[in-house]
Amino acid sequence: MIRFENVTKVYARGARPALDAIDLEVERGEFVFLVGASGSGKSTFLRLVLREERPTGGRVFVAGRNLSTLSTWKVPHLRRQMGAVFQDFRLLPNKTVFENVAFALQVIGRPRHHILTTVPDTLELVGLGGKEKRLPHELSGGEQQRVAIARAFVNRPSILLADEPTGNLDPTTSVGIMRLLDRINRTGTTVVMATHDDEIVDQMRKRVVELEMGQMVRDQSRGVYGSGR
Ligand SMILES: Nc1ncnc2c1ncn2[C@@H]1O[C@H](COP(=O)(O)OP(=O)(O)OP(=O)(O)O)[C@@H](O)[C@H]1O
Repeated sequence: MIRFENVTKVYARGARPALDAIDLEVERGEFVFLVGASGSGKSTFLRLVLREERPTGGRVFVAGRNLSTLSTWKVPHLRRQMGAVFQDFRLLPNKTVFENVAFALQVIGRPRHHILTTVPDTLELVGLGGKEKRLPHELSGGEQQRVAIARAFVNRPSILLADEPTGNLDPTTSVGIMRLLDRINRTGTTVVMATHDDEIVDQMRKRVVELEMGQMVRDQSRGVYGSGR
C-alpha cells in the first residue's frame, strides 16, 4: 500500500537529512506506529506519503503509484484515498460537527443525498450521534478529535495517516481514540500513526517503526515503544 525505496529527504535549509535512505513497505490493512524523538522525521514521512513534500532521493509508492512521477493534476485524486488526522484537530471553528464532516464530501463533489446519509452514519460510527449541531468549541478535546477522524474517514479512504492524534488528550480519552482507530483499521483501512505516546504503543502491540535522526533503526511486529536496545 505504501512503499519507500531508499528514500532521502533533505529540506532546503536542513543541515542533515530529515529522512535518510528509508526502505519500508506497509501492506494493505496494516496498523503501523511511527515512533522516535522529536525531529526524527515522523512528520516528514507522513508528508511524503501525502505528497505534500517530494523526496530528494529514492522513490515513494502509494497504492501502486510512484509519487515522484505522478502529475500534479492527479494529486487530488491520490489524496482522496487518504485521510489525515493531526494533534491539533484542525476543525473549521464556525461550522457545526455535521458541516465539518460534510465539507470533506462537498469539496470532492459528492451529491447531497449521499452526504445526508453518509455523514450521520460516520458520526454514529465515531460515537458522536446526537452531537451533529454542536460547534467545535462546544465539544471536549476527545470529541473534537472524533470529528476530525469522522472527517478523515467519511470518504472511506484506503489509508488513514495520524500525526500525534492523542498528543493533546488525557490518557483515558486517548484510549477511546485508539479504540476508534483500531476499529477503522479492522474495516481494512491501512493506518500509519506517528506518536510519542509510549503507553498506547505498549498497549496496542502493533508493528512499530522507529526513526532516529532520519534513519530507520527498528521495524518490529507487535512491538513496544522502547526498544530496550
Ligand atoms: N520545512 C522544513 N524545512 C527545514 N527543515 C525541516 C522542515 N520540516 C522539518 N524539518 C527538519 O527535519 C527534521 C525532521 O522533522 P520532522 O518534523 O519530520 O520530525 P518529527 O519526528 O515529526 O518531530 P516531532 O515529533 O517534533 O513532530 C528536523 O530536523 C526538522 O527540523
